[in-house]
Amino acid sequence: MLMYPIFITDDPDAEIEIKSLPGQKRWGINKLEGFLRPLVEKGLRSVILFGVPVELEKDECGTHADSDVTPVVQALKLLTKLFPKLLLAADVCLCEYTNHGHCGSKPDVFTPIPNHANGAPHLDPSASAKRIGEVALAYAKAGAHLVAPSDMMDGRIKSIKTMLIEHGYANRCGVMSYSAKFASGLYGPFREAAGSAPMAGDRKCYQLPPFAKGLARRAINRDVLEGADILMVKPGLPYLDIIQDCATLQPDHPTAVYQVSGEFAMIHAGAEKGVYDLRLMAEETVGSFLRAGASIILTYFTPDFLDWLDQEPLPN
Ligand SMILES: NCc1[nH]cc(CCC(=O)O)c1CC(=O)O
Ligand SMILES: [Zn+2]
Ligand SMILES: [Zn+2]
Repeated sequence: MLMYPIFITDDPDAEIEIKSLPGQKRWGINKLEGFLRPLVEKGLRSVILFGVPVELEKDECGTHADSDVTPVVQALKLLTKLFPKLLLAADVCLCEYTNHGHCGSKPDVFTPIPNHANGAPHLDPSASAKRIGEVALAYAKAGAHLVAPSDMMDGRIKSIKTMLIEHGYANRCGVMSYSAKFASGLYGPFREAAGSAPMAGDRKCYQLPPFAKGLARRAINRDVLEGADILMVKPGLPYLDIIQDCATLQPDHPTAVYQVSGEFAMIHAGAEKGVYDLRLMAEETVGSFLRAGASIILTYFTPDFLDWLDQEPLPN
């Protein structure tokens, strides 16, 4: 049930530490086998890939999200061959590939919109959903078993599912939707790792407001109607009620939870300060997701769990 998020960059020989995410790195394609083989031998079953283009040019519509030279497409092709039993998920978003750093197309970030918070961008929902659908199809063609749209544009699940069906990938690639993704303060280390912070404005226009329980429940149900196969709640710890809601609203769909970069960094920081033991707190938080009803957990602690699960339980 553990899925490991990994960052893949466009320098093939890169192995670059991410300061804000202890132990995590940006990997080049040539380093992936050496990095993943020992983990697969220890029992790693699934990964989710994030692309980090550094050299590739960013543009308005995120051309390199699905170009042949983009690191995620190359990594999917390679990992399919290297590890035929590893489940490959691919995050689908535009923010890593666009020059404006937003998750959709055509943001009008510089025009203030009446009645919007300062700097809220206005994105074109249908252009965005279409573009996201193209990117998802490219990842399915490259070998993704699951595509995971994290952009939060309206209509994207339907667009992706339609693309997959029309091109014959309906029963080869599933859709794991970031259904209840909140505009959280916990994404900072990820945005550093992926180089995906918005150039102007913020993501409040398309991610859910942290207090919006009803909107989250509606988004979960809407994604099911649009064809999602797995539903995700993100972040984890501050949203345990939403995990429980998701699991009870849609008992026939697996509920996934993303223990995000800020949660991981926070647990590490507290452990370094001597507030608690790292392993105990990792186990307690992941245990709370299971208790709330999740059955799939995306966590940067996955490699640690591969060791911890073989060790004696800790006293506490
Ligand atoms: N759409 C991009 C994306 N996909 C996953 C995360 C966050 C993951 C993490 O913090 O670990 C983000 C960042 C964001 O929305 O700003
Ligand atoms: Zn994004
Ligand atoms: Zn808006």
